[in-house]
Amino acid sequence: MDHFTYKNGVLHAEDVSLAMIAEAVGTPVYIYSRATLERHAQVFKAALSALPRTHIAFAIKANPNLAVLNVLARQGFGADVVSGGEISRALAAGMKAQDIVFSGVGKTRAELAQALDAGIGQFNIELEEEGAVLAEMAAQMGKTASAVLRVNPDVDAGTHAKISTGKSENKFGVPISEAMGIFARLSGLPALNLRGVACHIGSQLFDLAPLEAAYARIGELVSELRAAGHGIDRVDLGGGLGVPYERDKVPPSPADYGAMVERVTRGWDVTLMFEPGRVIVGNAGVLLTRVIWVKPGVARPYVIVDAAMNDLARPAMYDAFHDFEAVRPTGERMVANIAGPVCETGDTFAMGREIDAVLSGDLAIFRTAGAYGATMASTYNSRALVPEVMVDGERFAVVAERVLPEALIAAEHVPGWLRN
Ligand SMILES: Cc1ncc(COP(=O)(O)O)c(C=O)c1O
Ligand SMILES: N[C@@H](CCCC[NH3+])C(=O)O
Repeated sequence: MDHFTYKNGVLHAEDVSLAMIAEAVGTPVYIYSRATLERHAQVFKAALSALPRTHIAFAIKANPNLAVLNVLARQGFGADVVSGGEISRALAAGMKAQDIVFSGVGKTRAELAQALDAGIGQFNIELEEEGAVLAEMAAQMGKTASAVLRVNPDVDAGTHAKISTGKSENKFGVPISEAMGIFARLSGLPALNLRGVACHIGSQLFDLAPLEAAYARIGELVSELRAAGHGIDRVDLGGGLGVPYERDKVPPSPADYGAMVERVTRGWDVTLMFEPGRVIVGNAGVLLTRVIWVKPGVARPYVIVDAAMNDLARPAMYDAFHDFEAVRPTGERMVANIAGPVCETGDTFAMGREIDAVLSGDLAIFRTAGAYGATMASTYNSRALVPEVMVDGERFAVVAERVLPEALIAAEHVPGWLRN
């Protein structure tokens, strides 16, 4: 359930008309509902309530907006981060360093130092050398790094190849077959508190079976590690739950997921860490756009909107589906292609789709755009960086400004030697 519904024939975010936001802020613009964010956070927490010890680290790559992070921090969420920039954001949003998990296959020494300095709660080590370097840096800084080893369980998550992370050929984690040896070598190092393992097999998952298979392998590994004398008190189960981009394709619910986790991890006696991203923010956001033209096409018209692949990259990158709805639907329908103004054939949101009939000047939304939307935006074609708005009941605020081409131009320099 979300809070983007029609009232008196006009699409609203909570109690605010999207037409009003378009008037005040312009288009394209991302719009988030605070109530939906809170509801999703609560549903996820409730789904894990039967588990003895848990910590939720929101994968902030899905939506790093400070206002969004602030709402989730109030729900007790920490952050799963993958860069120094994300560490800075999580801290700026009021998340505690102890509640931050640092994942990523290419953490630089500067980022490791930043994380150690901040005192972040968990490093997810992705290769042996990283663990050794982390231990050495921690010792030099007089700190102890709390860490888990990310293993690659070689499970096919059954999702889009570009967002699958748990197959042996993917770049993430250490092969599960090598985990015992790496653990033994790293756990002897001073300044490194290697206390558990992690896995994350992919995103937008629609089937719990691959997750269950991966978790079962992790469970066996935990037993083997303990039998070898290692103290294990944490297991990080990653994120990945899918969301319904298409109304009739419904993923497993957080409750189904929680029940599976409870069954598989029974008796593990560890703190379970979770890194959900999309499932928390996906349906809490829409991208509001205005139709520029309805351009006649060969088989059907092109609805050309003022949002483009630089604002919402998912359709161009993964052939992703985002529902398109008019803000003031007339009840008429049309079959059309939907495309943006960018000079790429791939700047197409849909081909031959039945949609609400729209005319030039009409407002419409792309749904389920709260995850991997604004954060993946660029300024390609010298377009403005898309702004973000948060709605809370009857009020709304711009939570990320539109960055205009003029500001981007001002940040560039033509060297003196090119001027004469
Ligand atoms: C390590 C890690 N954790 C968590 C996530 C969040 O995934 P999702 O948004 O699918 O829940 C990702 C992205 O897939 C990730 O790479
Ligand atoms: N950007 C991807 C998800 C990436 C997941 C990163 N671990 C998407 O929009 O679906």
